[in-house]
Amino acid sequence: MLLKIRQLVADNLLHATALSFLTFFCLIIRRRIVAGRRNPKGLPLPPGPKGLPFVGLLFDRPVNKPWLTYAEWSKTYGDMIYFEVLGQPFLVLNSLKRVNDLLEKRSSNYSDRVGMPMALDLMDWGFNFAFLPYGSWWRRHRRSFNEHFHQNTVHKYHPVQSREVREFLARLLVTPENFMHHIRHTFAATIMSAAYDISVKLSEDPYICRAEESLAGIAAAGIPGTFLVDFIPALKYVPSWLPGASFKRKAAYWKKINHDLTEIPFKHVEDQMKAGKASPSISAALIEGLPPQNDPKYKEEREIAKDAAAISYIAGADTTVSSVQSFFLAMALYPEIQKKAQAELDRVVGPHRLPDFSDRPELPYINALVKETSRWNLVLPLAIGHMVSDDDEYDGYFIPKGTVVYGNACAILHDPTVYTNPSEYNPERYLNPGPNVRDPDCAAFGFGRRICPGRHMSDNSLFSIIASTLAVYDIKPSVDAKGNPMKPKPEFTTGLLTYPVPFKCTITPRNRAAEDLIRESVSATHND
Ligand code: HEM
Repeated sequence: MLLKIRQLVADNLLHATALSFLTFFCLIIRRRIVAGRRNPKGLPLPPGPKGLPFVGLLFDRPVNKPWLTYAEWSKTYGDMIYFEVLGQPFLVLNSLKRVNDLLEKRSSNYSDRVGMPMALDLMDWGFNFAFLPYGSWWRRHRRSFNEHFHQNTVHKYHPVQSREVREFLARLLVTPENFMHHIRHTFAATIMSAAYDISVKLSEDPYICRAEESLAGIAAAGIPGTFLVDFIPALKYVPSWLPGASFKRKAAYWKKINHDLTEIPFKHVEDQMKAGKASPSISAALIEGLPPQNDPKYKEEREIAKDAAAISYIAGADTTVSSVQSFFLAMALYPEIQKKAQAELDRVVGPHRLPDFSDRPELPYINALVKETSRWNLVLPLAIGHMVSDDDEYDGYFIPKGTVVYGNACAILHDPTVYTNPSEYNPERYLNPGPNVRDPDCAAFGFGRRICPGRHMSDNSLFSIIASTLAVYDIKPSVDAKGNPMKPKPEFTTGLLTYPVPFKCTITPRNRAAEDLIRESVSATHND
């Protein structure tokens, strides 16, 4: 009997899958016919590889560091490349001109996001407005977030940023070999403190573990198409007990994590406020701005506030961590640059204190290091795809509604005609700039209406950790058993977010006075 039931389910599943694929191919054909009707002038699509009928580039789409292949394709197709995968149109923009023309100047049409039934509908990732469709719900989230992260307000976080950097310097004294972990902890602690005034534990902290688990979920589901339900949204209605519906069970698990991630720390602040014990934090300010509980808008406004606080960790921690890890790698590889940066710090700040934000205008070399760190390894080399809301005509080409557009930040910021020897880490390119050299901010943080709203906070974090670390530490390649330096390789991972491949380096205080300064600075923070 059991066998018969199993056989029946398996047969039905086979039929359902076959039917799904058939429906899917019909949809592709229908989409083509409709797109043809919407293009009465018969304009061509932008140039690009054609791939196979129906499936397009399904089997030839670059998956390992695709931004490099897309940049390479420019030699054949130009700086704007169109292709399709299973009927989904993609457009890659490999130059600043194209990005400015479409993602900036036409941003009202180029700011949507691709539908992600798995991540958004099933896993409840909508709390992260980076993935929300362009519209009023996204706008309300972004506005609420911006109030706490715009350029003129991020100075509020200087004290917590300085404090956590001093803790970081002190941890490096004890376990310098764990620098990768210390970097990660520093940003987790900074953001949790700014967002909720919560102090996190050095390891196994429940808030951080939950956030890491949530990020693991989006790493799995964040690339649209990883799950079949992203292509066939109707699958989201299949019951989760059905064989083959494991994606529903996974989604339910992550949905719970996301609920706890946003709700638990926010509720903690609400409770602290009710007890009159809350200290200032982003959440506390957001809660104070909420309408009264009996107001019909209260529920929605509370949800937006809760999401805005949670996203600062989710969007902010990993990205800045990647940049700081790249900085340590660069220092181990470029000792001359490190020496020049330290000479500037010695001249401007001197040996008796750590650098502060007020020193920043007097530290052009350090500021150039911050810029070059953002450019050298792009944290999000293709940013996040922007989706076109309505059919468009551009430069004689037809761009269909629903096209996912990638600004290729890597192609733009590693263009050898603009940045000489682009794979070299060279901050001096900004100090004596040639006619072309551009600030990496033009592409490193995305584009148009979706540009990263956390970039000012991140810039401050980078400055603080770079300046303070170089003031008191030397970063060198580690040595082998015979004492020979083992230069790490400048290698980076692939994915939506990229990191340096784990590497080793030796981190030692520059001298006895620097060591004393680290201890004094951290004990001064504890006494504050
Ligand atoms: C090195 C650090 C960072 C880099 C390289 C970075 C880069 C980016 C990029 C490329 C995007 C996509 C933009 C687009 O779609 O065109 C983005 C979006 C976003 N970033 Fe960042 N980011 C960083 C740090 C942060 C921090 C510290 C926060 C928060 C405190 C943050 C919050 C966000 C949010 C909320 C979005 C979504 C914006 C939207 O869709 O409207 N980021 N970031």
